[in-house]
Amino acid sequence: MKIGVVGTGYVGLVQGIILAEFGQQVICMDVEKDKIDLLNKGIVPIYEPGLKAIMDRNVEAGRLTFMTDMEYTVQNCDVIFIAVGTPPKEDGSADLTYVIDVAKNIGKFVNSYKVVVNKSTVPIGTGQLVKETIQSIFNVRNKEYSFDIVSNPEFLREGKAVSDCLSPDRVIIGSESERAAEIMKQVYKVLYQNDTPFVFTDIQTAEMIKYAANSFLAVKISFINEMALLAEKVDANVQKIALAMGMDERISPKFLQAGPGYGGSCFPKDTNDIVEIAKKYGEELKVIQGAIDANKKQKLRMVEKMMKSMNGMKGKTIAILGLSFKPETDDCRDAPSIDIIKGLCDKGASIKAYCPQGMKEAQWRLAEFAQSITYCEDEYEAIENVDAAVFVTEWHQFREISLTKMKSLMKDHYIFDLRNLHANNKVVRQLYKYYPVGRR
Ligand SMILES: NC(=O)c1ccc[n+]([C@@H]2O[C@H](COP(=O)([O-])OP(=O)(O)OC[C@H]3O[C@@H](n4cnc5c(N)ncnc54)[C@H](O)[C@@H]3O)[C@@H](O)[C@H]2O)c1
Ligand SMILES: O=c1ccn([C@@H]2O[C@H](COP(=O)(O)OP(=O)(O)O[C@H]3O[C@H](CO)[C@@H](O)[C@H](O)[C@H]3O)[C@@H](O)[C@H]2O)c(=O)[nH]1
Repeated sequence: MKIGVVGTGYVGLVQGIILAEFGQQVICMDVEKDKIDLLNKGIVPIYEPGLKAIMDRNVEAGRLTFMTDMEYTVQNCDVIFIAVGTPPKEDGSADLTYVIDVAKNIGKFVNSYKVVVNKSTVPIGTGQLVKETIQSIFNVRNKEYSFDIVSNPEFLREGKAVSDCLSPDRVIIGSESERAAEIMKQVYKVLYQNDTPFVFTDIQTAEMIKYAANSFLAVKISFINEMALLAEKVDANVQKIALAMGMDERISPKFLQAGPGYGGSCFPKDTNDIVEIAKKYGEELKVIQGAIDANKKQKLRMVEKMMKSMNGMKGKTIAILGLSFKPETDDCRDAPSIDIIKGLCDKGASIKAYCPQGMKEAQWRLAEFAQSITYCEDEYEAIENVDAAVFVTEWHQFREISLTKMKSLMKDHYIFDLRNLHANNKVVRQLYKYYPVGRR
């Protein structure tokens, strides 16, 4: 069996490499020639720990190839994964342009039975839309081929993508045909034969599972962030609250870390999208809408807190440590750092920024504020002569930072620790005007 993965972005690339690691013959295809050229030179265009070694050994073993040729990919593969982007439109709903483009190309080039697997996160009903799109091209071609649609949403986390794909919590297979479900068991035979739980269902349920899971996690984070806001007012400790709540197995301790609000390419996009989907059916998703609103407020609160504690921002220089939306990734899509920096610049601050991986992307996302931002070589250069240091992303090296060296380098001594990295360290309170999240 040969597998084609169309769209070699984050998900497509990791998925293609891991399927090859599972012993499958895989073609990773993308319209971006530069990306494919890099991959063919052995360069991984995303930062994802552990991925390169697996890629290299599978390319060497002849199981993994990269190309821009859609016709070849469709005609030579039995299973075609769609893993293109579904970015948000202005109104928050998902833009399906890329998915539909791929469906049209599949319809154009198909020459035998295919299983078309949707891996992108798509609105409920998109499987049907992809099916109709392929069918409409057959009508134009005046040809008929049999094919099946499968929804197989992806749950990997950036920074942990390799382990998430090698041992997922579950694999969701939404299909309307036994034949396609059997082929998917073959695609994932390594996982199917070990203890990984598989959920077989219809296409629309599979599509909705993805939104439900992401929205639930976003709600959980917004919930604990609201507890953090209240804890600050009543002098309680949100970390102890989360610890105690998490001891109840029904709640679990995961996704209960208070912080500057959730970001990334998925939670903001998918929560907005499911709210828009529900509106189309005349339903209002109040809990998810509440989480979205609370998340916006959380990011603003971080800036307000700094403004209040430091008596305004005019003429102040602030070090921002961590630009990517979380550690172990270079991804800055919807990162809290971006909103926080924009908020601080608007209030008159100058910024010195450093991130182990996110600098390049942050620079173009913050291009309009370029005059107010200096990008630094490391965390110590970033804090030199600043009034305040803000820990925005919990990179390991920021946990290990020397607080005494920091003190000697900074001009004034405010620390805003948006991830509570140093909150249990007594020294930090002796040396600094220290502001953690949701606790003293
Ligand atoms: N990034 C994540 O952590 C993650 C996790 C789970 C699910 N998802 C979902 O997976 C999907 C893909 O996300 P991503 O982050 O990998 O996107 P991405 O933007 O990183 O990559 C998408 C890729 O698709 C390519 N592409 C676009 N149109 C194409 C076409 N017609 N033919 C071939 N290639 C084409 C682009 O060139 C790009 O390389 C989205 O729906 C996303 O919501 C993402
Ligand atoms: O306790 C927590 C956990 C996470 N976050 C924030 O939540 C965001 C998302 O984090 P995470 O879920 O680790 O990253 P993603 O890579 O965006 O992964 C999410 O989105 C993916 C895309 O849909 C899904 O596949 C994953 O299952 C889902 O976890 C980040 O800004 C984190 O800082 C918190 O603030 N507190």
